[in-house]
Amino acid sequence: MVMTASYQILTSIVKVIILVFIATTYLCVFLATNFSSELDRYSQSYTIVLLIGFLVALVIHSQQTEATYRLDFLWKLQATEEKEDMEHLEAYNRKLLANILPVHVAEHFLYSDKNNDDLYHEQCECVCVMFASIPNFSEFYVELEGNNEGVECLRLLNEIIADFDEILSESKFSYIEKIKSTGATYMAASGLTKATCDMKGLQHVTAMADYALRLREQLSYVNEHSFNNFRIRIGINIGPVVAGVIGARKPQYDIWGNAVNVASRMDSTGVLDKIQVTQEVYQILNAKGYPLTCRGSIEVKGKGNMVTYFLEGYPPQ
Ligand SMILES: Nc1ncnc2c1ncn2[C@@H]1O[C@H](COP(=O)(O)OP(=O)(O)OP(=O)(O)O)[C@@H](O)[C@H]1O
Repeated sequence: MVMTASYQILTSIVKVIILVFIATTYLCVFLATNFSSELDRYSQSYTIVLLIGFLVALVIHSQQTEATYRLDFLWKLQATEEKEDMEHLEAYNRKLLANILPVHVAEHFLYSDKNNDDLYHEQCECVCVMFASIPNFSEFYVELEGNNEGVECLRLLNEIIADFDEILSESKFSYIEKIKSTGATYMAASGLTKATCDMKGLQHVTAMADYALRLREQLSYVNEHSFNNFRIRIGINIGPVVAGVIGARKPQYDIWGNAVNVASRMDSTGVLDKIQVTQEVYQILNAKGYPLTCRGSIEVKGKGNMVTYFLEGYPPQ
């Protein structure tokens, strides 16, 4: 009877049935064997009361044990569900952060000391920076009732920028990190981490050149399908930059330095449908077989005269 009561797998109703069966059998055997014996009525009654008391105690105990096990099981189930929810939330937060910040920066914030409010910054020695703008987008953008107060124009800009983002997900452009898009200007940089800064083969520079050429092709494709005449102007430069995250509530990863300013100038002083690069970029791309033409010397605000080049296409296969 004790074994039955302590056996955990059985439900209490089965236990009660078995216990009652054992007790009844025992009583029957006991009464049958002692019916004609000398044992007095008092001793018989005493044994029956003792057995019934023992039976009741075991039934109560087994019911309590079952209730505890059921509660324990529910708590475990709840804990597992809460753990799974937490894991999903953590994965979602990680994905969200990886969309806002580059992966290596997001990891820094996820795994570093949570109370560390220090400015996150790093010095990057050889970063290729690109600015690509669509200067005539402002002519296209008009707020009229017919185009939902300009929303349709923004929808098209969003599609163009999303296409540019999509191209970056190709493995050959893994060296490149999107920095931001402001209005109709798209900014990207390559070589921001040890893994993406190829100092030997300078693949982060060639990847940026290929990306700039792809953006130009993509915009012609958009023009063809949307019957528009958007024109792109691209500037590329290379040099040391400081990368960092500014802000606590809406953190923004950005890069600063003279190399960034000059890259922006390569765009702003550039020519429509052309990719203007500095002498440093020219030397690397020229050695890799890319066709480039010299634009000549141009006046660049804050930098004086600079000789610049136009990237004309892909290197011959
Ligand atoms: N992190 C950045 N993001 C976007 N643009 C940048 C960044 N860093 C520099 N620039 C742009 O590079 C350009 C050149 O910067 P620079 O500091 O040489 O000139 P500036 O006199 O401050 O700018 P401007 O003459 O355009 O008012 C500026 O237009 C600036 O907006």
